[in-house]
Amino acid sequence: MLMATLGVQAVRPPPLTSTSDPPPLFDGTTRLYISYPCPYAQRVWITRNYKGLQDKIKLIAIDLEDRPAWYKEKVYPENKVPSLEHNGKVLGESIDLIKYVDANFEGTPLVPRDPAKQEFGEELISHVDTFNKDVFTSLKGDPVQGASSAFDYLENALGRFDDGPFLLGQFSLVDIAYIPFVERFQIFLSEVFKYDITEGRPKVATWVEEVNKIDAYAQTRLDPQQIVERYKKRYLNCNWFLTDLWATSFSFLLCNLNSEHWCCRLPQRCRIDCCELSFLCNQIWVVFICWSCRIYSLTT
Ligand SMILES: N[C@@H](CCC(=O)N[C@@H](CS)C(=O)NCC(=O)O)C(=O)O
Repeated sequence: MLMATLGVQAVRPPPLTSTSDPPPLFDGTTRLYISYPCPYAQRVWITRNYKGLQDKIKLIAIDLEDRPAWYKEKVYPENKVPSLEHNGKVLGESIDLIKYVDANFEGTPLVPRDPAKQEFGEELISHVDTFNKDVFTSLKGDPVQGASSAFDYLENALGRFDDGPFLLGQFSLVDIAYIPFVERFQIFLSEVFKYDITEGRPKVATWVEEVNKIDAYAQTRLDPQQIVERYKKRYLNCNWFLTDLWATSFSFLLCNLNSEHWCCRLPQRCRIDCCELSFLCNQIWVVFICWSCRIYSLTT
């Protein structure tokens, strides 16, 4: 069961869709274009909140599934989020943007003064895409095996400075670069694969706990159920199940012959929780149900 840990949220403006008018562009207002489920956009959103720039940087949410045409045409030709409209220009790329917002706006600095911390911070930031890629790739295979080294990397990194629970001791842009992804991985891996990324990693456990106490971040968190649904659709693709019914039946027979549970023959991604097979109507109908994906298939 997913716990509702979102806390009190600031009112979120409704996402703009293909039928929404554009805001009065380049009128001197600084605007941050995001999509609520986007982890890249979340980085800049957290930075803006943490520095207390809610009145200086206006949040504009876009519905990426029903994107307004003017966004690509008039705002950001890359047609991605996040982007920042500031001083008559539109800038993109989340890592560049968090650095830009930190350097060009008031509020608590998010880069430490200590050169050793700055250097390690750059090293961690340059690793974040690899970290994400490793975990995302593992979701298509065996995440417990595949993602472990990525989270071990984080545990080791958290041991570098001992003057606080964050990656550079104090909360910084580096935590902001990682947390939106770790949030999603933690929820999905725990809910679907029963894999707790904090088990045996006490520093990661404390880090996640401490980041969650930061309101600027808590305000941006996604509904855990939404994360699970989105990632299930993307990573637990059961299309094979519908098209490959005969192969599945064959595995079922093989498993029976070998006295194994039938689902042990299924690909890892569809073995989670429990796959159930039932015979109905005197074995005329066979129902295959993959509980993890809530997809079922009926055959005679
Ligand atoms: N490298 C970019 C990635 C941004 C990105 O991929 N955003 C996604 C949403 S999470 C997007 O806008 N996708 C729309 C598309 O690709 O059409 C960054 O760090 O800002």
